[in-house]
Amino acid sequence: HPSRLPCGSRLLDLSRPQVMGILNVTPDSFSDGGRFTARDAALRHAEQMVAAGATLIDIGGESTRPGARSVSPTEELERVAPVVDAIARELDVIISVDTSTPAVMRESARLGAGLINDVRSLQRDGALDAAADTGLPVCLMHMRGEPGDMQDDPRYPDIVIEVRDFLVERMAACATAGIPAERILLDPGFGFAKTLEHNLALFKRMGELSDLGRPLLVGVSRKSMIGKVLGHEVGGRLYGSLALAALALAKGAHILRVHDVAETVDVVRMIAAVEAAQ
Ligand SMILES: Cn1cnc2c(O)nc(N)nc21
Repeated sequence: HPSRLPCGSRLLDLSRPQVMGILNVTPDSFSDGGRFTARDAALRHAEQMVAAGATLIDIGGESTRPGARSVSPTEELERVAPVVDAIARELDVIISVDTSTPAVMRESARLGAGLINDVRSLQRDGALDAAADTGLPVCLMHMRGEPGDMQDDPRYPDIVIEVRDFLVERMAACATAGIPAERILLDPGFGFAKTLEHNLALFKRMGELSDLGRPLLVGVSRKSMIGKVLGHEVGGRLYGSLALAALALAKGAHILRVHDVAETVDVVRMIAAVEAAQ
């Protein structure tokens, strides 16, 4: 795949790993719980993450953690649009919009977003057309069901085949809608409709998804798979998150979606230093 991915007016350098900072503008996000609902606070947080080395900022107006309740499109747009607008005006960074809602995709693209990050892989009515019309690259992610019920006893014969077949099917749907493979990023969807065992097996075999020929985006930062293994609450999952960040890079991930940007950038830089040696 190309080493430079056009993201609206900006280019994403996929010849080296990139860090995507998480900016939740939702009152119930599992990790920032309402701290960043104010537009200015969100802008300051984004500024800090860019200063720490994030080259993408993922803005989400609807929490997708297990059990999260859904948000109306209007409410989601009211949360997201002002923040996309402010960051597009103030910061030199690629804005990823974390949404499944067509209207939010369209408005965010108009305001300057450079990437669509849809945990539902454009399955909502009108999402494929909206994403196609924006001309932006799209991240497709594996999930079955909805955040409200996805953790109710998910079962698969083989989680890696499940994820790969799902992503292949969604890529085909994208191609039919006019979104070419060159504009697709793929994501295993850690923590979505998966048991701890599913998440660990999928992480171990993540390399098998690389033969789909598209860049991989990985999001495990502070997630329950870390909490379940280490027995730590959200605030105590940094070290586990960094361990998995390093392992994801070793397994071929291109973009890491994280809360702790500065710490993760240090992991990326150390690995880059080793890779650059003779
Ligand atoms: C919004 N969101 C939460 N977790 C995520 C993950 O692992 N990947 C992507 N693409 N988005 C996520």
